[in-house]
Amino acid sequence: MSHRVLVTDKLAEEGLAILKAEPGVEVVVDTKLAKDPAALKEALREADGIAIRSGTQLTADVLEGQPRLKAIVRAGVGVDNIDVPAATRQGIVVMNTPGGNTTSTAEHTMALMLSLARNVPRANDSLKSGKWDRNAFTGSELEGKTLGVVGLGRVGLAVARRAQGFGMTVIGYDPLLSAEKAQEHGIESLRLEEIWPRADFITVHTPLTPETRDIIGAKALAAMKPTVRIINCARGGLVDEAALVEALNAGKVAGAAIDVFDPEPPPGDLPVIKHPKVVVTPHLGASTEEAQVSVAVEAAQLLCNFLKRGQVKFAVNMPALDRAELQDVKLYLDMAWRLGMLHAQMDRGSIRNARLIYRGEVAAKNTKLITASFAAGLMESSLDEPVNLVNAMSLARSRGIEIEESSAEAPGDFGTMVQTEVTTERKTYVAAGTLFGKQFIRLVRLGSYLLDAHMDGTLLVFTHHDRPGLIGFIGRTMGDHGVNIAQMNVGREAPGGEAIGVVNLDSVPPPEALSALGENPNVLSSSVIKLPERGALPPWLQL
Ligand SMILES: NC(=O)c1ccc[n+]([C@@H]2O[C@H](COP(=O)([O-])OP(=O)(O)OC[C@H]3O[C@@H](n4cnc5c(N)ncnc54)[C@H](O)[C@@H]3O)[C@@H](O)[C@H]2O)c1
Ligand SMILES: O=C(O)[C@H](O)COP(=O)(O)O
Repeated sequence: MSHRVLVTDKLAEEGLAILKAEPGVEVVVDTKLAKDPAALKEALREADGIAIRSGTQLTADVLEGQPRLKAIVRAGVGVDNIDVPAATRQGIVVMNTPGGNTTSTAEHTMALMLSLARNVPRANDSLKSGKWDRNAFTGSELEGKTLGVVGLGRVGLAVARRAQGFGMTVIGYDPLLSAEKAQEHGIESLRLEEIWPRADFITVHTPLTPETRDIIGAKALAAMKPTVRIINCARGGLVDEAALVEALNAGKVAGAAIDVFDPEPPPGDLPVIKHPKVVVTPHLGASTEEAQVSVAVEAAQLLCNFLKRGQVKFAVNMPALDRAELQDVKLYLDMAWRLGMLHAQMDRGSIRNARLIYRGEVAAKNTKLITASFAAGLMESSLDEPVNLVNAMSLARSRGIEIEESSAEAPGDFGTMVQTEVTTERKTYVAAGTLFGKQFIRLVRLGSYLLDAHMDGTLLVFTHHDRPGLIGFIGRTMGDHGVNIAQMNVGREAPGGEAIGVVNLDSVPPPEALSALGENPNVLSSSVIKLPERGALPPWLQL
């Protein structure tokens, strides 16, 4: 089967070459689509994957109704040009290449910091315009100054290291970096309000989120030293540009350097771009030969590995999954999917929540994926849209179904077991599966009864009073209606008490057969559950 991959932003040739060399992958490069959402939407209908940078906007509208699209790869870090929740809802995996442009971006940040400190762009313009003015551009050294870093992730820490090399004192803030860890990097961790008055230079390296938008706004600017220089090489919108221009004009900020804008491209007459104390570049943080080769190669490999080999790495909307791991959990994914489908067909009210308990060997595996597979099985028959490992959990959440999991590595009754409990408005249903001989999936518990039933094809599940001749009656009734029994399993708590039977049938019994069962006072309930045949896998496991 051929996989079509669209490339709609400029990607280094080295990455395109990997895509073109992959057997069974057809590459369509069309950068004009980045500027034409309607044409992009149309082209995506025929694509299995897309590779982009920051120039292509994958909005909810563009991603809506794209049954063929399976993967989006961002050759770079920021995924703010992709509506990730919309992609997740559609079951599309979104991956990025997080480390490939860190060095380039950190170096560009240093370039901007030095340009600001030494007035390089203005001095350059002056000299090129024929002047020889050595007095107008007296700068400031970095050594001995304090740099405030907001966001101490990959780029923030890389900038901190370089600044320390210049003899700067680095202070910073990141909600995900403890003061102890920051200390290990030689950084004093402080609250933002403590950073503003102490820093001579401030650089931001966070994603743009509702919390970080305008993180450097009028209030923060008012608390800074009048000699402060501000750098934004992360995302447009982190610095309130109107407030910045005001502070520059009022002499409350010495200068700023900005690489990123919101939106991009910005209007050419934007006051912050025109301002003489502001150094600007058109989103060049990642624009080096090295970074572009690195992110393009990585993006191409991510796409090929996903489309051809089912490998998931650096996904922002699902857990990582490599080929070996997939093989390792494939049977569990299959089992959990079947358990989900089984619950979906129980005679029940609407689902409130579900719980998975992993015991023994399975507890050491990637249980998040197994839980997602269960969620897919639980919901797929009720939903029109395709359900897969990417969107199953978010679809469940969006319908108010909480699915939680717990693990215990110590084995219980079985060396490995996945127990599933689904609570509806009526009661909690329990079903558990195990692997027999490491390759056969078995249903080993239904409610409080232990059994050993196959989990494929047509199942007749009946509860009954444990009486002599009852099993013969079931067999006869099925036979009278031309239904052959492949396997039969009975679980009971005590002889003569209530019991459960699971019968694997070769065909679906007609309604009259079930009515006939119901006429026997010792049969308490009966239902037919349809599961896929043995070895039939969901589309997302057919790799
Ligand atoms: N200009 C460019 O071309 C360019 C290139 C690469 C990355 N970027 C951008 O730079 C930013 C950082 O990239 P990265 O690779 O270091 O990402 P990263 O995920 O490694 O680091 C981001 C850090 O920001 C922190 N953070 C989040 N909210 C915060 C808050 N309210 N206050 C302080 N810190 C907060 C996170 O905890 C995280 O550690 C991203 O926005 C990315 O898109 C821009
Ligand atoms: O988030 C990123 O990786 C950077 O902003 C780089 O964006 P670009 O790939 O469009 O240069």
